[in-house]
Amino acid sequence: MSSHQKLQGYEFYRKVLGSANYVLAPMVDQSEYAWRILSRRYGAQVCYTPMIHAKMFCDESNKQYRTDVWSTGKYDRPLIVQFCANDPEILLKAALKVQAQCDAVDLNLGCPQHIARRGHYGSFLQDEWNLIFNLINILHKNLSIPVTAKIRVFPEVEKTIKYAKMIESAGAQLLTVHGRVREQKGHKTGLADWEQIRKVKEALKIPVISNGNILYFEDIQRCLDATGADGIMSAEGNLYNPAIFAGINPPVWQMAKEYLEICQTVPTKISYIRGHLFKIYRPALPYHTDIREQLAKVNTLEEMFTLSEELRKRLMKTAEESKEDSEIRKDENGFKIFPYWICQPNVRTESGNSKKKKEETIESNIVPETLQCE
Ligand SMILES: Cc1cc2nc3c(=O)[nH]c(=O)nc-3n(C[C@H](O)[C@H](O)[C@H](O)COP(=O)(O)O)c2cc1C
Repeated sequence: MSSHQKLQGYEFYRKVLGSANYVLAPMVDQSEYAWRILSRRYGAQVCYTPMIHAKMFCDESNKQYRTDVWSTGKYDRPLIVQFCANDPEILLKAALKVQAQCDAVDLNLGCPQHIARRGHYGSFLQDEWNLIFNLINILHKNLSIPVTAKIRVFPEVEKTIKYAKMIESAGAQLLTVHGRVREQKGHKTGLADWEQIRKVKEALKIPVISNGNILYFEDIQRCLDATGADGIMSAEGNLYNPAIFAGINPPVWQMAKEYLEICQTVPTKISYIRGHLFKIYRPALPYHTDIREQLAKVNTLEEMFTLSEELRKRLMKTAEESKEDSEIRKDENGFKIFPYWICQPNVRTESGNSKKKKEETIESNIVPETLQCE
């Protein structure tokens, strides 16, 4: 039992989260405050912060970390703050520091990266059910707001269902299910299993958010129908097209400019901004390699504006000249072909590889692997 009177399950989902269908995923270095402002403007109904390392967050000698990962504002709601942790007391201490400024605290049980293995958190806890129970339960009992969790699936659906039920019984009031197993990362990413998500949703009483396989706006309804989930969460789809939830694919220069303008009002780390611009501009950069190289080097917001303005001029000129040709077609696999100045998903092949491997090299060098948490 919780010692606090608080809304639970569907009551929480309806009254606090507004029965949200469109959820912005937690993304290390990428779902920061400025990005959340942009994503909400284009339809995100609930946003997650990037994963915050509970122990580092509580470390009084590391104020820089706290400033880097945690910043919010009056209109940044509904907001769910995500932590990774392996010590219930430390998790509670970290969560208490943010509970007045958010609507729920989430436990990351999905991160499959090496850093999570070394740090003993994320998906590397998924075989320690007692520990997971305690991590969730301590927040359920002691926070004034609900606790939620984000998991990956197991290869066996029956095990995933048992796992999800255990998390529910620990006090989680909402569960996000990323329909991939722990090994599905990098070049092995592949497809998420919506059928597993459907079975988990059927088995639980709390709201379930489905995560994985959302490239286009149309995929959202397909996913809701296939899984019966209450909402869907998007990470990469949103990064490449921040307007995905609004059902539009705007020109890349428009999204970049709006984002940079938000960064003028909300202090944002240059490395985060750079990461976003690389993703928004991704389809256009192979055609403007000089801009790509400069984007990797510039270090101020002002320089990013200047670079973006130069790219905007070039792209608008091309768009103007090829006006008749801007109709959206589909390739042999049914993927839409957008002109390269339009925000569009980073389509991966069956094996999980990006179609345009070469162009990605610079971008992936920008965000250190150790910080990623896909
Ligand atoms: C850049 C990036 C950072 C991520 N960081 C986190 C994170 O902090 N916490 C988390 O639970 N998942 C993280 N993920 C995983 C996503 O939340 C999501 O589960 C995964 O990308 C699948 O969703 P998608 O198909 O919409 O991309 C990250 C993904 C990306 C692309």
